[in-house]
Amino acid sequence: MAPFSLHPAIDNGFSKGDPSFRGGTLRCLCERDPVELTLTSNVAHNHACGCSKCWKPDGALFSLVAVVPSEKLSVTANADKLAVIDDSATILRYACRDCGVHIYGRIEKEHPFYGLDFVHTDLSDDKGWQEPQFAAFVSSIIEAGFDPSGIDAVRAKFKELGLETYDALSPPLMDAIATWTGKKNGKLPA
Ligand SMILES: N[C@@H](CCC(=O)N[C@@H](CSCO)C(=O)NCC(=O)O)C(=O)O
Ligand SMILES: [Zn+2]
Ligand SMILES: [Zn+2]
Repeated sequence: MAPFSLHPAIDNGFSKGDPSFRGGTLRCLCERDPVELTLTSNVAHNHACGCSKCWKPDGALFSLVAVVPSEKLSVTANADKLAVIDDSATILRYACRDCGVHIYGRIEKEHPFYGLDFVHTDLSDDKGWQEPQFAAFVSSIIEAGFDPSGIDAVRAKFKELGLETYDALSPPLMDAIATWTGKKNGKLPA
């Protein structure tokens, strides 16, 4: 198996976040005039995501992505550099036109995760962000060209790091989505 990088922030292990951490600043990768995002809370559900849509650093197979309530997030510099990369996606990803980094993703339609924005804490120098909790959409890296014969090694590496692997989201998040859907279609009490 050729060497691979899951993500530079986790390849060599990672430390736990600080439960009392109250947010910080994220920046795109532009050396001049970076887009700056300020969060006034820690993130939740931080995870490695192998889907083809989430932003990944160069050479990484996975993104590190987490959510934060929309009202805790503001773009505090160079917002004029942002554009939505795909307006047909559920998550509208606001990317920097110059460096391509997705600074945040927002859901603007009826959806179980409405009100939560998606962010990448690896774009921050601050310490204390919640550490990754699991790996999602692992099989999806194959869609992006990863050799399927190497996927067991990818799963084994996550296990070694203490992260459970899933091919969708984690069971609690899938249950939250199903609960929302069951209430919406009247099969569960509202
Ligand atoms: N195999 C597909 C999966 C894409 C997918 O469903 N991604 C999820 C997770 S993104 C963060 O966890 C999702 O919710 N997507 C909605 C969206 O991206 O708008 C692939 O790899 O593309
Ligand atoms: Zn940029
Ligand atoms: Zn994703």
